[in-house]
Parts: sequence; structure tokens; C-alpha cells
Amino acid sequence: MKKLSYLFIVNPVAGNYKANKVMDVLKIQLEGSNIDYKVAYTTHKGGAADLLNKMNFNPYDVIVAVGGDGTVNEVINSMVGTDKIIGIIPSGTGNDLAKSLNIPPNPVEALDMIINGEVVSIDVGRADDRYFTNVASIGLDAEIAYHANKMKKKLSGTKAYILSLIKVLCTFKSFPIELEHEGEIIKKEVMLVAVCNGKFYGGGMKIAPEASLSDGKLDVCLIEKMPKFKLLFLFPTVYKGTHNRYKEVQFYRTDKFIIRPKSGLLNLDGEVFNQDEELKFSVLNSYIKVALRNQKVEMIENQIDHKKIKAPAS
Ligand SMILES: Nc1ncnc2c1ncn2[C@@H]1O[C@H](COP(=O)(O)OP(=O)(O)OP(=O)(O)O)[C@@H](O)[C@H]1O
Repeated sequence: MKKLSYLFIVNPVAGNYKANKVMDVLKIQLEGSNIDYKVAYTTHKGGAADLLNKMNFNPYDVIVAVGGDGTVNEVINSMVGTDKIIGIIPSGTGNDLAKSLNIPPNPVEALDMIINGEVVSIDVGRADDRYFTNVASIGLDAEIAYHANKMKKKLSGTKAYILSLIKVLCTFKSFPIELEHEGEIIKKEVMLVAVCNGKFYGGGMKIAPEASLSDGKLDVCLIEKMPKFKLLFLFPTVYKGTHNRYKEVQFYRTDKFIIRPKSGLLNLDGEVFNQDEELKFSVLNSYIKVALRNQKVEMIENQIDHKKIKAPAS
């Protein structure tokens, strides 16, 4: 069997500088092994993408993201279309994709999974020309992510999310969207739309409990206009994944659709961008290779009851 070589892309500031310490621990493990590896540190926002754009990563078989969801997203955007295997060492504040993939939070265990696990192909979501592996969203939660990302410089991830939630809730208003699916257009007044490949986002909220990373579909969770006090009751149920008990919450499963919101923000795997007035979403089935323990992914997949989900938007 070919001996693989590993490139670690480390975002030292991820998880309030946790990733830096995590890499120090991993280096001790790696030095005691006969593994070929190189470590590269990012130096600025968007640094993982810049590093991979500039350097020759061809000699490496496995590109390991050491950081949070933002770092993983940058690595994946740079690796789409290559044959590289992606490894994830969860070291951010949220690590939602790692949760969806059942990657152990312990970095030494996660490293063991990358080195000794199997390679599994997973789906990648596409929002216009950017890729996401976990969740893309517009509306309330994109606003919360925007403010939380700013607050994370001074506060822990959870505190930043809670404070920005309070801040955004005070001023947030529902907004109109048009959803186009297979030529049919539906109009809604919504609080948020989350387009999910993975199940978790926002630091552990189970926004799409039945989403699968390998079914070639996106689970769209749409929360229609509702009073703010009701939203406060709904919010904890999202952590348990039981929010579909509210009539304002709807799920659709599809592989391609267009959404037309007015101006606002787009959250892609926790990174926030200004959005266009028209966003084309699609999914690329089994498009990237991730080092995992295959058995565990099959276990997650087997727990999914696909019957509970509605057919695509109608
Ligand atoms: N050296 C650096 N200095 C400052 N920012 C950086 C650096 N390297 C990367 N970044 C940026 O840090 C941001 C946060 O990274 P990441 O999402 O990995 O960590 P996190 O926010 O702690 O974790 P999570 O998204 O899982 O909550 C990203 O926008 C990334 O581009």
C-alpha cells in the first residue's frame, strides 16, 4: 500500500487559539511516528485558501484542516475537483461539520481516524460559485453568525452566539423570498432559510436532523414569519432537533433550487458574505473524499428516517 503524506493547514486563532495548542500536541504524536508530513500556519482571515492557492500541495495525499468550520470550508473550496483526501481535526469554537461527520473532538483520536480510518466520499453543496459541506443559510441566523464572528475575538464561542442572538432578535424582521423549484415558484415571508448538507450548525443546533451527507440531496429548513416570543420557545427545540413540531417550520428535500431574497447576508459553513438577490443552490453527490471511520458514517445514515421529510418544495 502506498505510504500517504499529510499537509496540515492550521488556523492558529481558531477556537480562541485552541488550534495552535492542538497542533503542538499533534506534532508530538507525529514526530514519534514514521509519517511524512508538513505543517503550514495561516496568517490572516482567508489564510487557508490563500496558502493552498500559493503553495504546491500536489506532493501531499491528505490535506488536514486544523481549525473550525471556517477553516474546513476554505480547505474544501480549494480541494474541490482535486483527488486529495481531506482530514479534519476539530479545533474551532463550533466544529459543526465534525459533529455531523461523527469526528471525535479529541485531537489525538481525530488524528488516528485520519491515519488509520477509511476514506468516504461525501456530498458538497454549492451556492452560486462557492461550496459548502455543512449548512448555508440566509436570514436570522446569518445575522447572528455575522455578529458572533465579530464578538468571538473577545468572547468564547457560546457567549458570542448568545449575545449576538439577543442583539439580533431585538431588531430582526421577517423578509420575503421567492423559491423556484422545477419551474414552480413559491413565495413566503420567512425568518430564515437553512440549506443543509450536514445536520448541525451554530455550535450544535440540530437544524436538519434527517440530513444526510451522502444522499445527493439538500434538506432545506424554512422558518416562516412568527412572533419573536414564539421564536424564543422554538430556539431550544432546534438543539434537540424537534423544531418541526411548530407549524411555521417546514422541511423540503431537493438537489437543486433557486432562492430570491432581497439584500442581506449569506452564511456558508459559519463564514458570512454579502448575498446576491438570486442564489442558485445545488449539490454535488459524493464529490469530496474525507478520512473517516466508515462504519460510523453508516451508523449515522442508518438512523435516518427519510419518510418523515416532505417531497421537494411544492
Ligand atoms: N491567522 C489568522 N488570523 C486571523 N484570522 C484567521 C487566521 N487564519 C484564519 N483566520 C480566519 O479565522 C476565521 C475563523 O476560523 P474558524 O471558523 O476555523 O474558527 P472558529 O470560528 O473558532 O470555529 P467555528 O467556525 O467552528 O466556530 C476564518 O474566517 C478564517 O479565515
